Amino acid sequence: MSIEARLQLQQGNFELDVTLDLPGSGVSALFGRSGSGKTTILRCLAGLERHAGIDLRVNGEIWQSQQHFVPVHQRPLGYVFQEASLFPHLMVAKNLEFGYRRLPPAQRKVALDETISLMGLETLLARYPQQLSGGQRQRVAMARALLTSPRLLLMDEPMAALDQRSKAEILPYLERLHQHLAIPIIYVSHAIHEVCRLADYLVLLEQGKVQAQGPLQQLLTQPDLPLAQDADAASMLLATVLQHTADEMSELQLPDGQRLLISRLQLAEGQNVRTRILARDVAISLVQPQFSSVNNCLRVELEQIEADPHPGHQLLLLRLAGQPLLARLSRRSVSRLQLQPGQQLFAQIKAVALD
Ligand SMILES: Nc1ncnc2c1ncn2[C@@H]1O[C@H](COP(=O)(O)OP(=O)(O)OP(=O)(O)O)[C@@H](O)[C@H]1O
Repeated sequence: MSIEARLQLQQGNFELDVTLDLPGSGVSALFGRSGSGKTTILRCLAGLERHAGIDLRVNGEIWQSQQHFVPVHQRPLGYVFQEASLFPHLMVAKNLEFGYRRLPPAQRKVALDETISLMGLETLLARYPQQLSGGQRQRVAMARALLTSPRLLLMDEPMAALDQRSKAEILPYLERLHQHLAIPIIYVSHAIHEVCRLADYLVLLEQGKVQAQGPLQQLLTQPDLPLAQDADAASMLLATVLQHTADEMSELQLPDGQRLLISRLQLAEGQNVRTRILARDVAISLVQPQFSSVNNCLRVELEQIEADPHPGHQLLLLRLAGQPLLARLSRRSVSRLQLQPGQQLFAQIKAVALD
């Protein structure tokens, strides 16, 4: 199962020239600056661009080639835009039914009630779109897209038009979508913390070209890529909620059994969780410190020491419980501790620095 695309086209002065090989499940994020070609790629996938240079195959099925073109309305996909385009004269329930009833029952793969509950819309069904907040409107738009039983869901910065509060409100629904549905999602964003929460696979775009593509954890921490070179470089760790403590902390378990303390999360025990760690919030110690305020002291292996854009800093690529972890240290600390690839070390991470 995969999405293979070879997209070459010219739009005014802009040239798109990309080869994509995206997994057929999970969330793939297209990430890049404004004008790097993210929306143009979605338009190609949706069948809104008809050019000779487009070859597209979704899970083995040809959607577009020199000889073949599946038109927009025959592509089984859902499209969620920056601004929800709901029918203003129809209540939420009718907006949802619109997509749902278009398909004959035998072709429906997504249930109406289940989708309403997944997107938390139970209490909004009798409202009109103008009676909803921006975040609520986007949840309806997502549910409506899902109810067409798409085989591919395209999302073009679905949170871009929302304020911080609405973004925080809608993110858990997007996470639920990701966890509960098998439909592959292609998610456009230029907010890396959003990508860290949602994506499994990442495509980095720069002026119409692919700079790199691969699993999210790997691309975030690859020292020669711009994400690791950024002042806010961060790693993402996958863990499970082990327990909550009486003093308002949550204890997470990493795949190798090591534990990570974090400020209390509103998640059930046993639930999978992602945590983002800024490279500058990781300190290194040769031995396990005994008298430190830092709650987390984890066994890691040093894999690589690389240059940093700041001449006084260096980037360390570490391995923690089989996952990559980035640390930014001063050049002075690296030399004082005589750090070398292959060493077994301790990474200290303040619990309050994790989100
Ligand atoms: N119809 C068009 N005619 C000419 N140029 C176009 C057209 N549509 C888009 N472009 C140009 O193509 C380039 C890529 O645009 P695109 O919208 O794909 O970028 P993007 O990465 O999605 O940007 P943003 O994050 O701002 O939405 C831009 O330089 C844009 O000006």
